[in-house]
Amino acid sequence: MAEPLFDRLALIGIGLIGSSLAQVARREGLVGEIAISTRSKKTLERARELNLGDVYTLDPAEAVSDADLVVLCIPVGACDAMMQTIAGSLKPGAILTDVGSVKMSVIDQIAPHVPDTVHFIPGHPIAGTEHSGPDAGFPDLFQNRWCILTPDKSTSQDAIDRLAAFWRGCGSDVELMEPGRHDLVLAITSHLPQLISYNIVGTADDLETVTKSEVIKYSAGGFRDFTRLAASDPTMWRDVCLHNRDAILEMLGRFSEDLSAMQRAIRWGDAGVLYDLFSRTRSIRKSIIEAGQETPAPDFGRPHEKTRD
Ligand SMILES: NC(=O)c1ccc[n+]([C@@H]2O[C@H](COP(=O)([O-])OP(=O)(O)OC[C@H]3O[C@@H](n4cnc5c(N)ncnc54)[C@H](O)[C@@H]3O)[C@@H](O)[C@H]2O)c1
Ligand SMILES: O=C(O)C(=O)C[C@]1(C(=O)O)C=C[C@@H](O)C=C1
Repeated sequence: MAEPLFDRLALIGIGLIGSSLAQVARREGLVGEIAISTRSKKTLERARELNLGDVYTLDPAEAVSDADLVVLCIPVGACDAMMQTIAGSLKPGAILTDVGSVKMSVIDQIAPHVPDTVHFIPGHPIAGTEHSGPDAGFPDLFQNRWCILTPDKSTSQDAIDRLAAFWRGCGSDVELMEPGRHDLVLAITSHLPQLISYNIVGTADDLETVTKSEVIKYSAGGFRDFTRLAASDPTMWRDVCLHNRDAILEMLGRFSEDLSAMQRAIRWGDAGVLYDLFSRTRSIRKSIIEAGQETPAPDFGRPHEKTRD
């Protein structure tokens, strides 16, 4: 096995993402030693039972004190408070990164605390599931997924290269992006779908004319897919909404307008509008599959699918 990229990795927070990182980093020999810190004793004990690390502590400052790579794997709203606790203990020369689903707010919370001797490189693996906690992690989570890094112009190229090598070692493709752009792009590709899911499942739950047991009994593929996303961690998504407010509101505004247009087309029986939209969106799905971002359904692309009209 090749030399580890970092002698000591500190994982602050050990839920789905922290646990997955611990497992892949160890399996691939990316780091020498893993220090884990959690807020609660129960989670720390579970991480120990799962043998996710080498050193376990309830004190995040202790976990980072000798680490060459520090990864914050906590909700995006918790970064400022965490930095107040760990900033003074970061090792000179260390790389500090995060995995948060939002970048501008995380940078605003973290950057003011970062000592000059530490390289801060914000990050976001575009990989996840609806599950949370240390038991939810698995080492292949990041395989063939993008990891977006959003360093600023003054960041050391060597530090960026080292962090990118770490993520490639985890199986990801790495892309650099400006943080504001990241937040706008993810608002439509990730945050809006999540909010639509919460909303549709909430609406179904509130229906008075259809019983809950009917919703559960007859929930076919479409609704079922929404319930998967809607089962995601409430704290994580509450924080995403509060910390990517402007971009999410912008996308929700556009979405509401387009939904009204669809409502109008249905009301007035405008078959052309409906057919054109559904054809356009079908070709987007096809492009995603062709780009290798999604596993095709078993019958996708069969002749009858292509020729049906
Ligand atoms: N779940 C996903 O699909 C996914 C994907 C990519 C990135 N992310 C991002 O990764 C981060 C972690 O998400 P996760 O899915 O691993 O969550 P998780 O709920 O599985 O784990 C979160 C961890 O943070 C700790 N924590 C919670 N609140 C805290 C606080 N106030 N202070 C300190 N520690 C706290 C928890 O104890 C736990 O160890 C989030 O910022 C999220 O936006 C999540
Ligand atoms: O559970 C899922 O499939 C997800 O939605 C994961 C997903 C995504 O939107 O792709 C959700 C939020 C994260 O920031 C990254 C990944």
